[in-house]
Amino acid sequence: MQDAHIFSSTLADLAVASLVEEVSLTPKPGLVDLNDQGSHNDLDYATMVKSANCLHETFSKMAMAAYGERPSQSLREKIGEIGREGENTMFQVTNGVNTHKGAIWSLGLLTASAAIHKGECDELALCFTAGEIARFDDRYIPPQLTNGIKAINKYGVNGAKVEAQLAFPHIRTVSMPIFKTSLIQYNYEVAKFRSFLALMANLDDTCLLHRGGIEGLDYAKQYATTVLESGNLDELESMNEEFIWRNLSPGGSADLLAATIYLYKISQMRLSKDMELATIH
Ligand SMILES: CC(C)(COP(=O)(O)OP(=O)(O)OC[C@H]1O[C@@H](n2cnc3c(N)ncnc32)[C@H](O)[C@@H]1O)[C@@H](O)C(=O)NCCC(=O)NCCS
Ligand SMILES: Nc1ncnc2c1ncn2[C@@H]1O[C@H](COP(=O)(O)OP(=O)(O)OP(=O)(O)O)[C@@H](O)[C@H]1O
Repeated sequence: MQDAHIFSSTLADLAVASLVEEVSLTPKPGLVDLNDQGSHNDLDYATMVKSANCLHETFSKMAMAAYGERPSQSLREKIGEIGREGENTMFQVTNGVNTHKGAIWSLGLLTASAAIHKGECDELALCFTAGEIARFDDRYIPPQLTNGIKAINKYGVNGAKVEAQLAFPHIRTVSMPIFKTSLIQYNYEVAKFRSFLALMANLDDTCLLHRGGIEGLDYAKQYATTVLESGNLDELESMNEEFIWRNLSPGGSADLLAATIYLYKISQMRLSKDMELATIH
């Protein structure tokens, strides 16, 4: 019988590590990475890492609230409250800059889902349960006109909320399959780059829409498709320059890449536990 506190803290370790791996993947077009700030004048690598670390308690609390529970409106509202608290902590640490709002949402729901299942299910089930939680109404979300909502209203796309409510289709059908095949064909680093490019080639990212309109989104999708098909990852350097020049930032793809890495880490934890049990018996 695993201890809920230890399990929750381990999940939070993995969530934070996934966020650090995402920001450390270099070069990424328009995003903060080890080389530069991308299209974010108010952000840098150190702030991103500080922000990721300050969210450990948020993810741990979400896992504790969900451990062994079932998806419900009450759980959704608890997770929402912890998430908003996490957003406040993040804004204190970053002096008001949005570093990980989308990530708190996506990785937070996946954390709650993993805690519901006590880590004993695959990536698909984790996405579906996260979607179930996201579909409950949270009566306490303060009314706000976010950049995401403005883009959703103007361009009629699904944003971060619907992506989660549909059980993360871009993770299930785009990034996770390409991550797994690239791990076999290439290596872990290339798997992350290819998953990220595949997300960018397909996702209606409201960060891109907010900054570059429909032209910006189409430009990013097309460029990512070309690089993915050519397989030439050296092109990412020029892509970064072009994105900075156009002030584009694929923040939604970055969040879903972190979520993909997180799901992979959870599955590795489960597999190593199964192997341990098999050795004992
Ligand atoms: C649903 C959320 C993400 C708000 O999203 P909204 O579309 O209103 O826009 P906002 O521009 O503030 O943030 C969206 C972020 O999601 C990411 N994103 C953008 N597009 C996508 C996409 N298609 N799919 C997934 N993520 C995306 C980006 O990082 C972006 O910055 C969430 O923060 C929320 O519900 N906030 C309310 C407060 C709350 O309850 N928070 C805690 C919930 S756990
Ligand atoms: N490496 C990264 N660099 C920059 N943003 C990232 C990175 N990883 C994830 N993101 C996501 O991108 C979002 C920040 O994007 P952006 O700054 O465009 O958002 P905004 O605050 O809505 O808009 P703006 O800064 O244009 O007013 C965050 O929600 C965060 O989750």
